[in-house]
Amino acid sequence: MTAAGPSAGSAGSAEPAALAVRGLTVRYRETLALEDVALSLAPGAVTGLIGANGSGKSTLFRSVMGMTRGNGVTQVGDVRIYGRDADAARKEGLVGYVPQSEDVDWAFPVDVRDVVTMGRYGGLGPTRRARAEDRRAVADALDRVGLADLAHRQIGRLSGGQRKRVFVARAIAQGARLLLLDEPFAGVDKVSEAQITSVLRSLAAAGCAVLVSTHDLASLPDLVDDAILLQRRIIMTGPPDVVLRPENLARTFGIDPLASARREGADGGTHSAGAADLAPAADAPSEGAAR
Ligand SMILES: Nc1ncnc2c1ncn2[C@@H]1O[C@H](COP(=O)(O)OP(=O)(O)OP(=O)(O)O)[C@@H](O)[C@H]1O
Repeated sequence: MTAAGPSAGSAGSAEPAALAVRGLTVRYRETLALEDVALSLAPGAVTGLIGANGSGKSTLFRSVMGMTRGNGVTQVGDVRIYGRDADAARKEGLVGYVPQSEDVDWAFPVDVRDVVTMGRYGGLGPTRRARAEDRRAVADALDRVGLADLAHRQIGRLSGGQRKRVFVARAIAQGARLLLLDEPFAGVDKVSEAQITSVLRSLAAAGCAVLVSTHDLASLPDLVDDAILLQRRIIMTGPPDVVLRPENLARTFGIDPLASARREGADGGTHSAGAADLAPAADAPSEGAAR
């Protein structure tokens, strides 16, 4: 990474940032979802985007994907992907997106292979007829996420973890160099979680930049190289062992750290801030406060 940091894509560096966001403010009519967000991701790293429900994680992804236009949304700011204009970069297939499960119509009559083949559409031309190399890329991608045996299953008949893996495979088949994953571990069993973690690590090792949103802190240690705390604005960025300190989580999630300590005292246990604590407190920053 680093978010808003000087490393990737700064003046004088040879390689442009995989993702460079500057001054991004997004408003859904009267709701301010993102405010003056700046971040920069370097290729070859997995970055965790961490924030409570409603903190703007999905909005950030949708902005990068060009999905925030219209319907009363106003957006200002600059998004560049590997130094290119975001629209052009998406057309080139540089960006892969794994949406939240509720954003997908799982009843749609397509099977696993159809969805993964969609990752090849950019290169298929108007007939959308898959060539041998496309079929090979799709088969390879299915193999990498462990879904080769389910290639002909309708997507609605997959488990939560398998559904996520289909979209990861689509991004792999596409040859994306920047991967955006919105809550990839929500509703996912431990086996799929480990499989997804391993695939993302190997994609980063091959030079991809990976941005993963979550409010599940338990999934992070094995996965991320860097972390970004988001609460409508960027709260903090840096290595996970620093960013995920209780006092920083408290600023992001509005957790009262003393409440944890009090609970510890009361139950005699060793409770520390974790996923179970991550509901915004009553005095956490809210949309109301932003108006
Ligand atoms: N289509 C929309 N219309 C109006 N408001 C929206 C819309 N989408 C999101 N919002 C609001 O924008 C803010 C940010 O929402 P967003 O979905 O980006 O957060 P999030 O961090 O992804 O939350 P979650 O973890 O619950 O998915 C919230 O206040 C949300 O209610």
